Amino acid sequence: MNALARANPANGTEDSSGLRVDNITVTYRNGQTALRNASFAIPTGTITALVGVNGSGKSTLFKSIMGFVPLAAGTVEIFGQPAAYALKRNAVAYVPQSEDVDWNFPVLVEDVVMMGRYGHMNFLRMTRPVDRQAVDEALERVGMSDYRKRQIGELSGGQKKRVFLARALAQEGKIILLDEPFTGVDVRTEEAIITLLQALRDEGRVMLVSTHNLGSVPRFCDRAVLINRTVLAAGPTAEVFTQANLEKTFGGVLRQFILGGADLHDDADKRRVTVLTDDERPFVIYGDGEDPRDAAVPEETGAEK
Ligand SMILES: Nc1ncnc2c1ncn2[C@@H]1O[C@H](COP(=O)(O)OP(=O)(O)OP(=O)(O)O)[C@@H](O)[C@H]1O
Repeated sequence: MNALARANPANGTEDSSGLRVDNITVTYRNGQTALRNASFAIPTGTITALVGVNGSGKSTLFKSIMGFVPLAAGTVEIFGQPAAYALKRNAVAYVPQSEDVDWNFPVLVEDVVMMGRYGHMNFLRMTRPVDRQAVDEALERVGMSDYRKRQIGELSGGQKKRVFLARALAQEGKIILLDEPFTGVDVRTEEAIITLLQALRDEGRVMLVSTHNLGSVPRFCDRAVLINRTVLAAGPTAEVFTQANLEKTFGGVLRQFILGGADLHDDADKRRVTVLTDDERPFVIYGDGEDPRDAAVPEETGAEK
């Protein structure tokens, strides 16, 4: 049983629910309902992709979990308790989108990471050895120790992401919400972030990662939540991250390329390759040659839908 799993006294079974969003509706003050009746649950020790078009409510969902926006209906539970309980204990950490941060603010890397400790300090914010140690360990873990005295604004996009990830680690977040962590980072940094997320998963934490990087989702996410103003599908990646669900989620925004026949092979191989992409790394589906569509490679071959 992983460290954060809980015994459920009601039925005597292990209750591994890390995050439970139940039927939430969020209406902004201008009357815009950004989320309606959204529900899903994520067990501990998992990485979950949050996937949807721009404006589908991903950031609103994060804000709902963080308690930044009032819920018109529904509840959010963390480790079987109302979210407020976990929030008060700093168990939820948020890694923001780069655009949401003012990079001109003059602050050192180590100070950004120390912000993760604020919730653990008293109101005078006196740093204790335990806080400094948490900052050192977090910087080490993301490979940014050498940059600790640099201004945050001087770092590359990928380095900035790692610093904010370090802040979440210093906070000792058990639920880590990551808003577009791969936007603007190179492949090596993406790999480093994924490796770190996998290690955090193995410690029993819950990661919810919004991403447009469809191709990476099946590679490192155990689960996926597909949203468009509500939850369209949620569950294990293999069951949920299907062509049909992605088409439903992205509608006309998703570009689809189907390659087969002479465009793909110079032999009689009937199999086709379908590539789905919104704007970043595409999701590639290999046909098995059994689908009748694999045999005929019609006019749509190589076409963009
Ligand atoms: N503070 C706000 N006041 C009013 N409406 C808002 C507010 N924030 C977001 N919205 C609206 O709510 C809807 C969902 O926005 P949200 O930012 O949650 O989407 P998103 O999926 O995170 O988008 P993106 O992928 O572009 O970041 C949008 O129509 C947006 O215009």
